[in-house]
Amino acid sequence: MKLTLIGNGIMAQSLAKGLVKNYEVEMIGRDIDKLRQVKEKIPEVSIKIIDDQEDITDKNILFCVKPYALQSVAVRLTGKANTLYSILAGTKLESLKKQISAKYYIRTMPNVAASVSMSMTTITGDNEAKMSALEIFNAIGKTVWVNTEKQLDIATAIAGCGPAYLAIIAEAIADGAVKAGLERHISTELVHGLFVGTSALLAKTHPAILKDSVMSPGGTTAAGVGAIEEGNVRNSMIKAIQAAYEKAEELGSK
Ligand SMILES: NC(=O)C1=CN([C@@H]2O[C@H](COP(=O)(O)OP(=O)(O)OC[C@H]3O[C@@H](n4cnc5c(N)ncnc54)[C@H](O)[C@@H]3O)[C@@H](O)[C@H]2O)C=CC1
Ligand SMILES: O=C(O)[C@@H]1CCC=N1
Repeated sequence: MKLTLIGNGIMAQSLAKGLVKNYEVEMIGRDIDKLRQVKEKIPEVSIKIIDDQEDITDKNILFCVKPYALQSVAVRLTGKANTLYSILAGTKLESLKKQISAKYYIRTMPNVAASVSMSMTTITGDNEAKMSALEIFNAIGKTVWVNTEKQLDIATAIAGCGPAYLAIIAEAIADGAVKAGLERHISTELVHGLFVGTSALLAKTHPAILKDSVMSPGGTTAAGVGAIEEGNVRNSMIKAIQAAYEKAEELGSK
C-alpha cells in the first residue's frame, strides 16, 4: 500500500522513517529544500512539492501539518481521498470532514518515537478504516484504539506531548548528578539506562509497587522522594496533563 504524507516537518519525517520499512511512502510539502533533505536522510521516500490543485483521489493521506494550517492546505486539495489519517492535535473529525474530502476519516496521535519505530499511538474514527489504521501505526510502534475524541485529546496530553515531559525529567536528573559532581557524559549514560530499565519494569509492575520496592526505610531513595514531594512533582505532572488536554480542546474549538 502507498501512503502519502502531507507536510514535511518533524512528525512527517518521524513517521516516514518508520513507515518506509513496510510501505511505499510519498511526502508532499511546500519547502523543496526541506524535502530534498528528507530525501537525503530517507532515500526510500518519494518527494513532491504541493500543487495549487493537489489531486488526492483514492490516496491514503497522513495529514501532518500544523493545526492552524488545515484550512490553507485543504483548499489546495482536490478529489476524494480513500482514507484521511490526521495527526493534528485537537482538530476534530467534524472539522476535517468539512474541509477535506475522503471516504473514511481517522484521527491519530502518534509521538516522535515513531522515528525509532516506538511510537505510542492512540487512534479513533471511522470503524471501516480501523483495521488499516491499526496496521499502519502498529508498523511504527504500539497502538490503542479509543471510541471518543475526548479520549484522544487526553491521550494527546500523555503520549503525544509526553516525550517532552520525560525529556525534561531526564535532563533534570542528569543536571542533579552533574551538580553533585558527576561528569556529564556519565550522568547522561546513566539516565538513559535508567529510562530503559524502568520502562521494562513498568510494563509488568504497578508504579506504586515499583516505587515501594526501591524505597528502603530511612534510605537514600526515601531521602530523594521526600525532596520530590517538596517540589510538588506529582501535582505538576497532573496539572501538565490537564493543561495539555485543555489546549487540545481549545485547538479543536477553533
Ligand atoms: N511534534 C510532535 O511531537 C507531535 C506533533 N503532532 C502534530 O503533528 C503536526 C505537525 O507537527 P510537527 O511535525 O511537530 O510540526 P512542524 O512545524 O515540524 O511541521 C509542520 C509542517 O506543516 C507544514 N505547513 C505548515 N503550514 C503549511 C501550509 N500553509 N501549507 C503547506 N504546508 C504547511 C510545514 O511546512 C511543515 O512541513 C501538528 O498538527 C501536531 O499537532 C502530533 C503528535 C506529536
Ligand atoms: O505540542 C504540540 O502541538 C504537539 C502535539 C502533540 C505533541 N506535540
